[in-house]
Amino acid sequence: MSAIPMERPVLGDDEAAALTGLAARVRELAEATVLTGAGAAEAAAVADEIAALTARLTAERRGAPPFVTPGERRMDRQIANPVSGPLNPFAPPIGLDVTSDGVVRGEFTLGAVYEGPPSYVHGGVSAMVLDQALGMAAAATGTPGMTATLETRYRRPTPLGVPLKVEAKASRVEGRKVYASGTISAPDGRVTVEATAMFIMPQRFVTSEY
Ligand SMILES: CCCCCCCCCC(=O)SCCNC(=O)CCNC(=O)[C@H](O)C(C)(C)COP(=O)(O)OP(=O)(O)OC[C@H]1O[C@@H](n2cnc3c(N)ncnc32)[C@H](O)[C@@H]1OP(=O)(O)O
Repeated sequence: MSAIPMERPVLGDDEAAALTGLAARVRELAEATVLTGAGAAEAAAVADEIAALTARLTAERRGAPPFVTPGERRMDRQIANPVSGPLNPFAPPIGLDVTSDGVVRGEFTLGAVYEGPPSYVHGGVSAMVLDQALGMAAAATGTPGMTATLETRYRRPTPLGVPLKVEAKASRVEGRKVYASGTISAPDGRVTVEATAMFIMPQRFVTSEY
């Protein structure tokens, strides 16, 4: 039972494009916020202006993030996904492609808002990226599921501000369970994080839409 309903409004192209543009500006705002050298008075003044903008957006508030009509892949309808969703200011967002043989690949650069140890990516953020990539690889088998287990091995620090690669692939399907593995690698090609995961299509979704 969740406080966010399952039913979703479906955006048209124009609205999706406008909200994607809005999210991009908010993403810039988040980075500007963590990096600003504004003094206390300026920060307080900007906070008031942002509060006014938030009130403006909240005037027409939905009960849940919207979807778009998916293209070839049903998984692409969630445009507010926190990893890949262009509508979500929290998402980098990372474009993830699935090849015909089920390999998921994406290239991305993470900025200061994702910092864990100074100058490096937060380990939870790396896990989130891998969860999404491995989950998409699992879904590409035709058996989409929820993450039941996710094991990450942090081999070396993942640098901020440089192009990173994520790659994932499912290794086997056993009934409702799908096993997948993947990596994040740095520009020099060295793997910084490895992950393995098992996804389970919930019993309750076997007979309904995921
Ligand atoms: C389509 C687009 C895809 C996009 C990618 C999305 C990536 C992101 C995915 C996520 O982040 S999902 C959010 C994080 N995960 C969760 O919140 C999952 C919470 N857990 C559940 O909802 C359920 O526990 C779960 C769906 C995982 C399993 O529930 P079921 O009721 O279907 O399992 P059931 O109890 O029938 O057990 C089936 C089998 O799985 C095993 N099992 C269940 N949960 C397990 C677990 N957590 N770890 C290991 N094994 C598990 C269980 O022992 C049993 O094994 P056997 O077949 O050998 O008897």
